[in-house]
Amino acid sequence: MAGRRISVRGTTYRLENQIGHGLHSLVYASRDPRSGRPVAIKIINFLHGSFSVKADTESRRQSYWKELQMLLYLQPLNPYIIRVLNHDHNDRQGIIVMERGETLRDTLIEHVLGGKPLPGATVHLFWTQMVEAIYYMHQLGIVHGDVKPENFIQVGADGSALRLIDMGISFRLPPNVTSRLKTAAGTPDYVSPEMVNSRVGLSSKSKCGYKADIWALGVILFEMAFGYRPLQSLRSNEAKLNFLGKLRRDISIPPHPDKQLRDILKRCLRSNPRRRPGADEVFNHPYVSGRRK
Ligand SMILES: Nc1ncnc2c1ncn2[C@@H]1O[C@H](COP(=O)(O)OP(=O)(O)OP(=O)(O)O)[C@@H](O)[C@H]1O
Repeated sequence: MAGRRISVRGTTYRLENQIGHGLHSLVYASRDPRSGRPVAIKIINFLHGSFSVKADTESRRQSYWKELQMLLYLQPLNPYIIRVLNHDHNDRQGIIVMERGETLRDTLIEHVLGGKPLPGATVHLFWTQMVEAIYYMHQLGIVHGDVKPENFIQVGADGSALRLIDMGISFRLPPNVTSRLKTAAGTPDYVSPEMVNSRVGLSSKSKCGYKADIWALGVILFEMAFGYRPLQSLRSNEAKLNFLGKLRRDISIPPHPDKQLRDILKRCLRSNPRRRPGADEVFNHPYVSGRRK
């Protein structure tokens, strides 16, 4: 597809290289033809292979609409959500044109592979934005459900501003409800213990709620602060899920020179979700609020 031109509501974009993919989507780099601004174009294929299977096509179409609506709803309410610049659909595919940046995963790879933590000021700059992004979502009763460095995009001239992508499995909770059963998703490195513990029989459904997003934020803070993930030494996904399923005590946090960072990290990684803080408590913790401009 690279090199091809694609028309989205009257604007023609030239697809450059592929920069990502999901289960049913491909993401390409492109530029806005008027401003020259870098954009990412996510194309969700509604058709199943070379022929259309009606139910599958319908569910892909629904998830495109669900993600697009969630993104459009959140645009004016949350400054940390990726900006949608254009969108369109036809019988075969749905298209979302958004601002483009580098995923935070790419930045972390350099550090995690080298076993070196990010500088303290960078950790703080990134993590406080992630907390705000999730705080605004939770305030609106929405769980992101797949918080991980791949889903934060660094935008702006120096890449210091973060934007959250991939609302594909985000969901709304009614007032006074804190979690619901969801088909399990996400890499075990960021999955919370309660999600593993609440697996229902042989089905892949498990309990996912606000506190699962907080656990994932804790794992990212750990990763940025220490240069490795808490479960990194466990090689296989099975070993990680097994470990989380049996976790009864809180995981130990290595010493860190920033006491406030270590304190909020300990809280976010409490194995019992009831003892883990909500987004408002994290948002108001001195590590986050104390240095807010
Ligand atoms: N705005 C963007 N800027 C830069 N890269 C992006 C952008 N949006 C998506 N990507 C890249 O494309 C990948 C897939 O995008 P996204 O997570 O939205 O797709 P998905 O179909 O929901 O994926 P999954 O099946 O993993 O949930 C991302 O991990 C990222 O590498």
